Amino acid sequence: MLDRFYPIVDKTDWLTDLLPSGYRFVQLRIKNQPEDYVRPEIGRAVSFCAAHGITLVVNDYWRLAIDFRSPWVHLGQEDLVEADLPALCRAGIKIGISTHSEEELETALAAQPDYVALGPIYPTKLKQMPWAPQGIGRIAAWKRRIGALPLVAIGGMTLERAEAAYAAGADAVAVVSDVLQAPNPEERARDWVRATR
Ligand SMILES: Cc1ncc(COP(=O)(O)OP(=O)(O)O)c(N)n1
Ligand SMILES: Cc1nc(C(=O)O)sc1CCOP(=O)(O)O
Ligand SMILES: [Mg+2]
Repeated sequence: MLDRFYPIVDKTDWLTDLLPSGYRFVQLRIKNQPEDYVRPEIGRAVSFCAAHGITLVVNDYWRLAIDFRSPWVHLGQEDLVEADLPALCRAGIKIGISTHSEEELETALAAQPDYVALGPIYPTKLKQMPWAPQGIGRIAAWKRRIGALPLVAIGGMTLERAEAAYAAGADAVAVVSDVLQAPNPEERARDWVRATR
């Protein structure tokens, strides 16, 4: 179900805008919005993705993911502290977990996730983070540690940088700015789909 191209969007409307590109796996990552805004966005995203055969990952909002039956959630290390993993498991929801250090990787693996994300591979302008860029070499080290568990590379990724990430062992490349900030986001997403499928 995890696709090699893993776009991340900040509004449900992007799901429609990018649809002609043929993307198959997507994360809805809404930050700094009241629950009154987030709840209907997640509801619409779940319905839209189900209707179009797209696999949705809901970032952070694991309770809403359960309420709306999203197939996946993505949790950071802070999210993991308060998330009810048994409840997510009972709901049949798959889990992706962020990692930025070996210690975080061990914490993530203890939670038995369905993928592990490593970042930031390159500098990113999207959010401030205390970690230096990991570099492509770290992808290979993570893959050696996690084996068959899918690995997602994130942070400053572009289509031009993706090939090296896959070659180093990434199963998927997650991307925000390279698609959403492109002059034509749908065309850029289509380029990713063509290059990765
Ligand atoms: C695929 C993927 N990898 C990492 C993240 C970051 O999650 P987190 O550390 O919880 O930070 P926020 O995205 O919540 O700001 C992600 N969302 N997706
Ligand atoms: C949301 C996020 N998490 C990261 C991590 O390293 O955990 S990097 C990142 C930002 C990804 O955006 P862009 O593709 O624009 O760099
Ligand atoms: Mg989070």
